Amino acid sequence: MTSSPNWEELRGKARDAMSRAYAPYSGFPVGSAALVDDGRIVSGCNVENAAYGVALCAECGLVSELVASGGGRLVAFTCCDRHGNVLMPCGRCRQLLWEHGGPELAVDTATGIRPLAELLPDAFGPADLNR
Ligand SMILES: O=c1ccn([C@H]2C[C@H](O)[C@@H](CO)O2)c(=O)[nH]1
Repeated sequence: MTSSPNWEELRGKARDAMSRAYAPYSGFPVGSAALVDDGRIVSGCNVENAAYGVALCAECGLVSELVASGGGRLVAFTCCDRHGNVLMPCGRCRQLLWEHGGPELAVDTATGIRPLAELLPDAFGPADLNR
């Protein structure tokens, strides 16, 4: 079953996650939330580390929850900053999202809802491993 996204609900879940972020080094808490194709909502927050490079982005936590709670495909995604404003996922996280959402994943951006294919053109993905 594919549910149509309730963007306000998703943004609220991302803000909830952001409020629990562990970001003492950057002071830049991030939250993310996504709708799964079975109707579940998964979310994540960034988790930093004294070894700065080890920081986990909010999207890493989201993808971990997706897989640990049964998998499925991401169909709609949003990410927010400390003010609750929409934030673009970083490049590495676009790649994480590609694996579990693909080109049609609907991404919340300041310029509207856009397919992930627009944000990560000519992406490398699972199919490339079989060429
Ligand atoms: O898409 C992004 C971009 C940044 N961050 C986090 C990483 C770091 O903890 C902080 C500042 O870069 O924001 C995320 O969680 N997701």
